[in-house]
Amino acid sequence: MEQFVVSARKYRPQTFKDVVGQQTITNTLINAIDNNHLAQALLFTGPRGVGKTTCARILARKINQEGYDDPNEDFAFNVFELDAASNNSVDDIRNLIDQVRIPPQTGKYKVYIIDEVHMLSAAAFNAFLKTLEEPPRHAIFILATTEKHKIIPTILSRCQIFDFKRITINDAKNHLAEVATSQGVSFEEDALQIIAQKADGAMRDALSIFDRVVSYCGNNLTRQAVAENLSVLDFDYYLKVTDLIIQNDIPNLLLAYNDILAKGFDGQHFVTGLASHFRNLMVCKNPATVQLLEVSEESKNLFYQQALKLDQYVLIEAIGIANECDLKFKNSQNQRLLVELCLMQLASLTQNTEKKNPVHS
Ligand SMILES: Nc1ncnc2c1ncn2[C@@H]1O[C@H](COP(=O)(O)OP(=O)(O)OP(=O)(O)O)[C@@H](O)[C@H]1O
Repeated sequence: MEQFVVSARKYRPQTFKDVVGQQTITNTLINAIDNNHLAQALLFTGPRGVGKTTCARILARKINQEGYDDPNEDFAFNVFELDAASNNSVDDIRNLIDQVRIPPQTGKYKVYIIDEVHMLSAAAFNAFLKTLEEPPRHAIFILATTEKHKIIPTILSRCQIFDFKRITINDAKNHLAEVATSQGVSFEEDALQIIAQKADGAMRDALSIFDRVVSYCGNNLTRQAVAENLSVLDFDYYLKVTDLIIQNDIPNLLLAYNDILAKGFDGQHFVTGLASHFRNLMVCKNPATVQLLEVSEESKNLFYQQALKLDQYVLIEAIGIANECDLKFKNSQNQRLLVELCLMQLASLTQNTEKKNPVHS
């Protein structure tokens, strides 16, 4: 039986071109290599799963390949990875420093990738300072961390710093689409949208969620199945609840909320999502802000249509009411009532403006 390799490993980018969403960084690195301006100590910082280790490995391979004919020679043996989370003592760093002195046997550089570098002990950091300041010519250090603020200034000032960005929902979605296609998995665009949203800026998470969902849903990812599997309140719920708000249909609103709770969703999760839904309707109101609407092309029209039914001042108040309910939720003794009240207030809000403003009636 063929062994299953998780997508995050199987699809680790092999060249800078394949790295998604970090163009500023990859371009800077490519230029630095081409112009021989690469610093010897680099610090890659940013959230988890956005390509720091991946870029460090690509860089390590690329600088060693320069001047070699065989592009497949990967010089993996010139790349040393140290996980500072589990090797954080002075002795670990001293061992490393001893190794650093010895030049590589083939290729030009030995590249040391120190992951989670913020975990090094204070003594280990200090032992490392001197080497970092005057490394041998054949050594390049790439320090990677999710927590730049924990790195002492003396280390920071010796490194060229690269701030990796969170992956946007769109970039994550497009990458997932490529991965899905290459695995023969068919999908609705909205299904990938939900996965990308859930991953919250981390590509590794997007790929692991994708694997999980495929093993649950099989090779056809529908929006509904993915939302159900990930316990995400689908935007359909919000469109429906908002329609009931517009119709001032309080009984059905209370029933809809009951249904949401009965399905096991959390009340606060619902309210937070409702506030975001109103915000999404708000950005539909102006062509300049439509680009801020992060939903799939397939569904945009549903949002536009609903936005037409709500005045922008009503939307501002609606966002305020939902947001206030969200803020009060944790401290409330009766959370269900709090959300129900919020829904009733929202319903009366559209009712009141209709009275005040007969254009809508
Ligand atoms: N920018 C990206 N483009 C394409 N794939 C990515 C990107 N970032 C992460 N990945 C995917 O996620 C996996 C893990 O990425 P990587 O190890 O580079 O993350 P990291 O930023 O070093 O995270 P951590 O801080 O948790 O170590 C990669 O193997 C790859 O499949």
